Amino acid sequence: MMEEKIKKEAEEEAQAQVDIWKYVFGFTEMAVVKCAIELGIPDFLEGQDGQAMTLDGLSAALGCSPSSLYRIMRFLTNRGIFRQVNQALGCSSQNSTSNAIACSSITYVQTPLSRLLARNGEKSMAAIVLLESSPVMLSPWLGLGRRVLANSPPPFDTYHGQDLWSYAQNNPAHSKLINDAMACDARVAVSAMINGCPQVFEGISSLVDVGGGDGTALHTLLKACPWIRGINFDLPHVVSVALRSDGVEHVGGDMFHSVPNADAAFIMVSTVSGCCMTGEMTSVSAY
Ligand SMILES: C[S@@+](CC[C@H](N)C(=O)[O-])C[C@H]1O[C@@H](n2cnc3c(N)ncnc32)[C@H](O)[C@@H]1O
Repeated sequence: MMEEKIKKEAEEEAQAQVDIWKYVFGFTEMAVVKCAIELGIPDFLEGQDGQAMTLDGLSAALGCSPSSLYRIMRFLTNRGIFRQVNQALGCSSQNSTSNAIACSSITYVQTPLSRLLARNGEKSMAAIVLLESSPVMLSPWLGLGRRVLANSPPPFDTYHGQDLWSYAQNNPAHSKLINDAMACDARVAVSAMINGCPQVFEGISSLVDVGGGDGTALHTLLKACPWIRGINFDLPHVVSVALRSDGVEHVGGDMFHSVPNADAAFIMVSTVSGCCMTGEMTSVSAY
């Protein structure tokens, strides 16, 4: 009995020594996925109509070295992001003939996971990855311990000296990152709502989307329910650059003061983790 206990403890200890590396290098998962999106790998493979692409061809198209790209692809394929369709010996940085042969025989195709990283995909999550992996969003997480100890304002506010929405108002490039990310979320969520419970939109002639971002949610909804008049309500700096589409009126304002009248209102709280970090969840539910 005692022996078994000692053996189990030793196994757990050995496993812990393996698992700890996940936390030491946890950031690499996000960094490599961000790198793949920025290089445009998912978009390039998506454009191949299902044909496998050689490592050589991909590196030439992206303008990077096969050996660096091979290492990125090895990391990603290991996680089910892209699939290597043949076995290869590898691709080192040495410029030998055998290495050239190996590089040209390695080929890749998309997977369901890598398709979500194509920027223009219907269910793309690329913009959300780019938002959450931006230094603006990531840096506040590094001060989480101080926030817990001091029970201070949300880390984002403490780090940047203002809340996320004020920061976005003052930084149009970051505001665009947010709007694009929210649009990804809206496309997927609204399509699921329309397919899963279309009856909730019957009999509604006007609907206000509170915090509707760039209007993607209403734009998607009105394609399926053209009888609805949509009001996209958001902060003035957001609606000023929102998508223009038939049947959707954009109104700028502060939801904590008033919201335009309509038959129905919906408020979608994004699951994007950064929102929790900003305390936005709390303020939205308080409303
Ligand atoms: C988490 S995003 C949600 C976007 C979209 N509804 C979705 O779920 O994909 C929150 C939205 O609320 C907006 N917002 C934040 N504070 C607001 C306020 N006081 N009044 C109106 N809109 C606000 C932001 O600009 C942002 O577009």
